[in-house]
Amino acid sequence: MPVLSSPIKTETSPRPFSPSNNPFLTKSPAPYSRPASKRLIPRLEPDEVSAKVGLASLPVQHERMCNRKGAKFTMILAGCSGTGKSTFLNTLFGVPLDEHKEETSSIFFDIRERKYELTEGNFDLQLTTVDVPGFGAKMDNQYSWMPIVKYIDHYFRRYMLQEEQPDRSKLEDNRVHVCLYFIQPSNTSLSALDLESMKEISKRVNLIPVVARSDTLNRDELMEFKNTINKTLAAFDIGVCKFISDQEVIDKIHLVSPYAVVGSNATFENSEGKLVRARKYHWGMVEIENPEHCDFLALREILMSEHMLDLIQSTEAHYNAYRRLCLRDRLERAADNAFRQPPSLDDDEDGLASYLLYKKSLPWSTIMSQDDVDAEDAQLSNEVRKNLEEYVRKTELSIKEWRQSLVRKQAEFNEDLKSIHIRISELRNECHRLKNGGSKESDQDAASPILKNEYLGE
Ligand SMILES: Nc1nc2c(ncn2[C@@H]2O[C@H](COP(=O)(O)OP(=O)(O)OP(=O)(O)O)[C@@H](O)[C@H]2O)c(=O)[nH]1
Repeated sequence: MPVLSSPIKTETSPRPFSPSNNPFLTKSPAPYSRPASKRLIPRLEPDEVSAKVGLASLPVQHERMCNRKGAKFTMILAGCSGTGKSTFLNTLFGVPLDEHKEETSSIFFDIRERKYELTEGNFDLQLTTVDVPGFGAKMDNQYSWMPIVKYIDHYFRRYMLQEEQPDRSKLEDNRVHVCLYFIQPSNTSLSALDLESMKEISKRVNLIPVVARSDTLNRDELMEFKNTINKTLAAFDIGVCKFISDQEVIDKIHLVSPYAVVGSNATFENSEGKLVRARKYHWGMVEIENPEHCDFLALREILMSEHMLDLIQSTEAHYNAYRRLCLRDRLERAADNAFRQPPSLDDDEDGLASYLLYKKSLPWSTIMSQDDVDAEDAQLSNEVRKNLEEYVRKTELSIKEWRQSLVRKQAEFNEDLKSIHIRISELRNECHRLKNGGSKESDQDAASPILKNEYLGE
């Protein structure tokens, strides 16, 4: 795996990528500065503590821990081909990542997964980037977002299964922390593919919409496009980083979102004589790290120097939502199976019977009074009784008809039998008469006992 030393740092970089800049790490827990409220536990002011216990060094401890462990960060770059995803990544880390890429053999044939190890100061970052070659380039793009969603769910499921094992010491966490969705620059609106994809992705992971190659729009067009995107996202209830718990961070992200980015690895001298990364045109230069020109710096701050840990932590909330759904589904299926045998509370080792009873009582207890429940129960049992009576009546009727048809058939068989016997007797008499050459009368007398006996069935 390639180990990349510090990404290019320019003077305009406001905060280099380091955990020491992260508010999560450096913010004091301020145990003594919370607003006064009714407390059950008495608060000890610093002067009342005879000796310092060292609480103030907790952030330092935390920072040390983070430095030791490093971090794992997984980022999906979604969007159509040619929207500048690879260029953006190289610009973000200040190094041509393409030259160091180590493609891992992903179990998903339609996903490109790359892993990098980045080091800055004494902090290690294991970065995984994921993209979908051919996204939006098929004849039918209705389900282009499927590989992304499958990838996210796969790693949630794997994490959940590992968590359920007795030994969790080797727990491997490859959950996705953020998805940058690259929107084609246009001054119209979002495509159906963009909408559908962002809707599905935002349910599972922190979504950050990005206006790709934003230097192809002028300032007014860009503002209008950003407004349209925000309105459309709100209308379709697509949340941007909606699981981050800190409202300040959410507000900060929403203030700029969607992020208009420009990517380039070429450096040029700007009007102040500084060497900066930029895209140069005959009409001028777009500086990547100039907030006047694009939102690259703001996005880098969110992803790297300021809020990476917020993104990582909020993944837990996304994961919990997934886990809740999975476990509920698993219980529902187990409950369905259990319904085949009536649940017994005496033998309720796994709590399933209690769950069934709880589930049975839940809709009523939350929305209906006991009288309503009784009335509902009475109506339900009435319906069941009526259905049962109807079923019994119909069954009895069909049995009766079936019995009558049997009797009718038996009578027909008897009739047939009777005529066959008569015919046999007649033939026998005829045989006797021919054999003896006698008169018809004597033959008849001799045959009559046979006829009589056979006819009577004796
Ligand atoms: N004008 C402009 N062009 C850009 C920008 N970023 C990238 N490009 C150009 O767009 C083209 C495609 O860039 P890539 O980074 O390869 O795009 P991609 O999304 O990774 O493409 P795939 O690898 O096919 O998915 C290249 O010619 C880049 O030089 C940008 O911000 N503005």
